[in-house]
Amino acid sequence: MDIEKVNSMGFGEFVDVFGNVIERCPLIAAAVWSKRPFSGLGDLEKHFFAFIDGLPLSGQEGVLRCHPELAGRQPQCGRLSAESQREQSAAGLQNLGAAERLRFTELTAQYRTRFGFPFVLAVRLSDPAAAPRELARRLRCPPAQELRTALGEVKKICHLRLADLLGEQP
Ligand SMILES: NC(=O)NC1=NC(=O)NC1=O
Repeated sequence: MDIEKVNSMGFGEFVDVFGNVIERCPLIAAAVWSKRPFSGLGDLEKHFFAFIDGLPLSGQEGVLRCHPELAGRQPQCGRLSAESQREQSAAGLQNLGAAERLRFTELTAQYRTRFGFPFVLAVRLSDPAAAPRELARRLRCPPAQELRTALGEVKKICHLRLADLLGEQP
């Protein structure tokens, strides 16, 4: 899909196509539509990122809370979005050994208790084996710093999903 096609989209089509580039946050696509025309992928994602950056703390935490737990129970219950399902299965997190999965589940529970939102990692950009180490490292970060890190991962996921939709190299 080229940027001219994106710029020609009506509101409904735009939200249908881009509504999940930020996991379960179609409102962001609904707001970004008003910023058209876009000059390209970079310009389009700039508006998604600016919306997130402009949110109050409660809104930024809300964006993070819309993300499914990594390697959580959802995959078995099929509640993952198609994008998350693809990303998480491609990352191999579903293949964690029993001991690894237990440690990962314990750490994600500690993380959510400490920060009030799920651990978010752009799994397509990270080595699955490194995820537990990254989680353990970030678990020790100050809340304000971790919020910024987690939102950075949301933006990486957004970039990858936009690149997929526009048929561009991520
Ligand atoms: N909690 C998460 O990090 N979720 C995810 N990361 C991805 O890359 N895709 C997801 O669904």
